[in-house]
Amino acid sequence: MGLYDSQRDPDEQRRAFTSGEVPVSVVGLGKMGLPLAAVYAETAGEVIGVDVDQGVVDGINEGRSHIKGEPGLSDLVAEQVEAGRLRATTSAAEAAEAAAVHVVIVPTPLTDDHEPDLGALTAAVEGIGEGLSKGDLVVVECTVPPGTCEGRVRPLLSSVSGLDEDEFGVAFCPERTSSGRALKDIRGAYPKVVGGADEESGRAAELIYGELTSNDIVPMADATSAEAVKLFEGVYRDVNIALANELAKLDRDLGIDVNEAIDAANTQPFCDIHTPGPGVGGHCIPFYPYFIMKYTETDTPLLRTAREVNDSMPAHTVHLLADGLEAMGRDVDGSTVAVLGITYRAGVEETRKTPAAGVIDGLNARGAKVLAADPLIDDIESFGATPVDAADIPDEDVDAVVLVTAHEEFADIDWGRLEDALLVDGRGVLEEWCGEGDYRILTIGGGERVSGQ
Ligand SMILES: NC(=O)C1=CN([C@@H]2O[C@H](COP(=O)(O)OP(=O)(O)OC[C@H]3O[C@@H](n4cnc5c(N)ncnc54)[C@H](O)[C@@H]3O)[C@@H](O)[C@H]2O)C=CC1
Ligand SMILES: CC(=O)N[C@@H]1[C@@H](OP(=O)(O)OP(=O)(O)OC[C@H]2O[C@@H](n3ccc(=O)[nH]c3=O)[C@H](O)[C@@H]2O)O[C@H](C(=O)O)[C@@H](O)[C@@H]1O
Repeated sequence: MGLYDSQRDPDEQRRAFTSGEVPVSVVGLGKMGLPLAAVYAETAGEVIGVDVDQGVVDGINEGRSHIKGEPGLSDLVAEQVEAGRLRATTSAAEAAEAAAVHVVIVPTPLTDDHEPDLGALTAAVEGIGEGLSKGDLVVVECTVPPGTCEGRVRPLLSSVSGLDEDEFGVAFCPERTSSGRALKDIRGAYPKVVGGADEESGRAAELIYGELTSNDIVPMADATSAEAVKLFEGVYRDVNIALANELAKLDRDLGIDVNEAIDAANTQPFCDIHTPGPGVGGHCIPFYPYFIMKYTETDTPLLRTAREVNDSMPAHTVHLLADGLEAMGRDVDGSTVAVLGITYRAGVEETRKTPAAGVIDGLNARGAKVLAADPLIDDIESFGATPVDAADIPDEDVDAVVLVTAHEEFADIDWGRLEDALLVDGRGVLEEWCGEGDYRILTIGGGERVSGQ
C-alpha cells in the first residue's frame, strides 16, 4: 500500500506501516544504511536492503552485520533477519518492485577536484525508478547539495518510471547519526528533520518517522530546506573546529596553553569552541562545505577558509613534531616515528580524508622512517607507513610517537617504556594514558608546555 495518498485515513496508514503491509527498501547498507534498515525492519516489519556489494548482501542474509563498533547492531540484524523482517539483495529492481517506501542512503562523496559526486545516488534513484509505483514514497537520507531532491531526484524518478511527479512522493529526511551510536541516534537521540518535495510527501514522511523515532519531528517547508539543515549542521562543525585549530596555532605567540583557555571560555553558555586536532576527516564534515560552495553563486569565504585551516593541521602537527625533536637535539630526518591511528575518528572504520594521510606524507617528506598502527585497518602500507602492532612500539626504539586517532586500544601501550621518545598528542589523551612519569608530551595548542615532567 502506498502512503503518498492524502485520501487515505492516516491512522489506517500508520497501522498498515507498522504491520508489514508497507514494504520498505533501504538502498545502501553501510555504516548508516544497515542500522537504518534494521530499525526500519524493527518498526515496519518488511525491509528489503539493497547494496552493490555482494559480500555485504550475503552476510546480512546470513544474519550478520559487517559494521564494526555499533553497539546492538549485530543482535538486531540477526533478530530481524531471523524473523523474516529484513533481507538483502543486490537487485535494485527486485527491491523497488516490492517496496512502497524507498529509502536512499548511499555515499555522496566528493571527486578529487571537490565536486560533489552523486553517481551512487543517481544509480540508486534510477534503480528505484524502474520499480516505482503510484502512491510510493522515496526518502533520501544521504546528505546532498541543496536542491537535489526537487531538482534532480524527483524528475529522474518521473522520467525512469513514466509516472507524473504528483503520482509519487519525494522527501529529504537527513541522517543525523554518528557512527558508534547509530541505533540510539536513529531511534530518537535527536529530533528528525523532514522536508517534502510537496505537501503530501512531507505528510507521508512525517507519518513514517513518527513511528520510527521516539523524538520530535521537525517539518520543513520543502525538501531543499531540509537539505540545507543537514549542511548547516555540518558546516557549523567544520567552521568551529577551524576556529579551535586557528586559536591552537597561537599558543606560542600568546605563551599559553590554548586548550586550557578554550575549556575556560566554554564554561559560559555562549561559547562552544570545539577541540583542536591534527585535522578533520571522514566523508561528511570535510565534504559538506563543498556541497554549498559549489552550488551557490554567492561567495562563501568563511567556509572556504575553514577548510584551508582544517586541511593545514596535518602539516602543523608534523611541524610540531620536528620542532620538538630539534629541541631534544634530534633531527626528524632519519628519525623513527610511530603514527597511532589511520582512521579519521576513534572506533570508526573509515579512512576517507583522514588526517593521518597528511601526517604520514609530511613525515616521509622530512626523511623519517614512519611506522603506523590502527586496530581497524589492515592495509596500512597503502598510506605510506610500515605497519606495526601498537603493543610492539616500545620495542621499535622510536624517536617520536604521534597520536592522530585516539583508538581506546592505544591506552594499553606500555607508555612507561616510551619516556625517551617525544610524544605528540593530537587528541589530548596522553597525559591520562601515560600517568605518572618523565614524559615529553606536546599537544596541539599546548604551546612550549611539555607536560608529563
Ligand atoms: N557515516 C556517517 O557518520 C554519516 C553518513 N551520512 C550520510 O550517509 C551516507 C552513507 O554513509 P555511510 O553509510 O557511512 O557510507 P558507507 O561507505 O559506510 O556505506 C555505503 C554503502 O552503500 C553501498 N553502495 C554504494 N553505491 C551503491 C548503490 N548505487 N546502490 C546500493 N548500494 C550502494 C556501498 O557498497 C556501501 O555498503 C554518506 O555519504 C552521508 O551522506 C549521514 C550521517 C552520518
Ligand atoms: C554536526 C555533527 O556533529 N555531525 C556529526 C559528524 O560525525 P562524524 O562521524 O563526521 O565525526 P565528527 O565528530 O564530526 O568528526 C569529524 C572529524 O573532525 C575531527 N574533530 C571533531 C570535533 C572536534 O572538535 N575537533 C576535531 O578535530 C574528528 O577527529 C574527525 O576527524 O558528521 C555526521 C554526518 O553528517 O555524516 C553527523 O551525522 C554527526 O552527527
